[in-house]
Amino acid sequence: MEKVTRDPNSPGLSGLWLPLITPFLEGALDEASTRRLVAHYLEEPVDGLILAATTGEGLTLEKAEVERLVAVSAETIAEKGRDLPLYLGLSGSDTRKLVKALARTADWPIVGYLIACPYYSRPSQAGLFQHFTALAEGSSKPIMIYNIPYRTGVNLENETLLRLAEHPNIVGLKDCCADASQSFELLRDRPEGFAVLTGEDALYYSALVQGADGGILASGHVMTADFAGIRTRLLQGDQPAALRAWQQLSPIPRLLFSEPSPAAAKHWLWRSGLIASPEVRLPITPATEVLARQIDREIAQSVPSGLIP
Ligand SMILES: O=C(O)C1=N[C@H](C(=O)O)C[C@H](O)C1
Repeated sequence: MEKVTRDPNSPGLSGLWLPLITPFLEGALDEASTRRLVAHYLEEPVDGLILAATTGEGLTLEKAEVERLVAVSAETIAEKGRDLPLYLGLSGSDTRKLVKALARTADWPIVGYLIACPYYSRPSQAGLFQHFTALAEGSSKPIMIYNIPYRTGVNLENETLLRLAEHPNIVGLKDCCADASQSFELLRDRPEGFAVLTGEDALYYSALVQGADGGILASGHVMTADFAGIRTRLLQGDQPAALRAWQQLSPIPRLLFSEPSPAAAKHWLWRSGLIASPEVRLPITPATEVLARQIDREIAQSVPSGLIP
């Protein structure tokens, strides 16, 4: 496989990335809502989209649905004459099957992959190293590793990750390790050009302050400009303003993750007229009546996005 050479001068993966929800209507992929959603985020300060990841309910999608989702999203971006990178979320616990998935999707209009650690089988660090090395060797596109031990049951330790980061096809990490020291030490020790984006919505501000390159945040579906604005203020050196803005924004992740995601985000987007239905696929269940009313109140009271001072 042809390998990507990491360009030391390239800015790499950074900013606010959205793990796009997958709209459904009466059980099927809702292509019209997908187009509307992608067109909407093209007008927002979003640096990239990740399709079929956790928030995109990737584990419940048929192969053909994932292909359509990618095609429809890429078409919408092209039709608007824009250039927004698309990553595809992949996960699985069988290295060989994932290598086949990489081959099957090699000519899809995506820039790279977000690949979670293998779940359930709880491999050793040596197994994780060999797994991601095989995927990096089997891909012509860059891979961002997704470390989320509380979902997968296995932690990719920094020592292993730093060895993997030497591979030119492994370009970054979506960090959800839930260990503050591990995240801090990774940000301190990572090689130049290796991106670290947090996937912990509630830790977005702290991760940025410690040097993370951005976030992959389900919460960024709503009040998008405000999430992006936190990073902009920090880059401008105005940390007190970033903190003030974060103090106002931080209840949003708490609300959106108060029940299994992406039910709350879908309810919000449905009530905002961006998608035709808040449907989720089992085993995820829709927002409860109580949460739905809370979100409706939040939408009614919220300051329009981008206006948090
Ligand atoms: O879609 C994702 O990928 C995300 N994953 C995190 C999770 O798995 O909980 C949360 C993040 O907001 C998006």
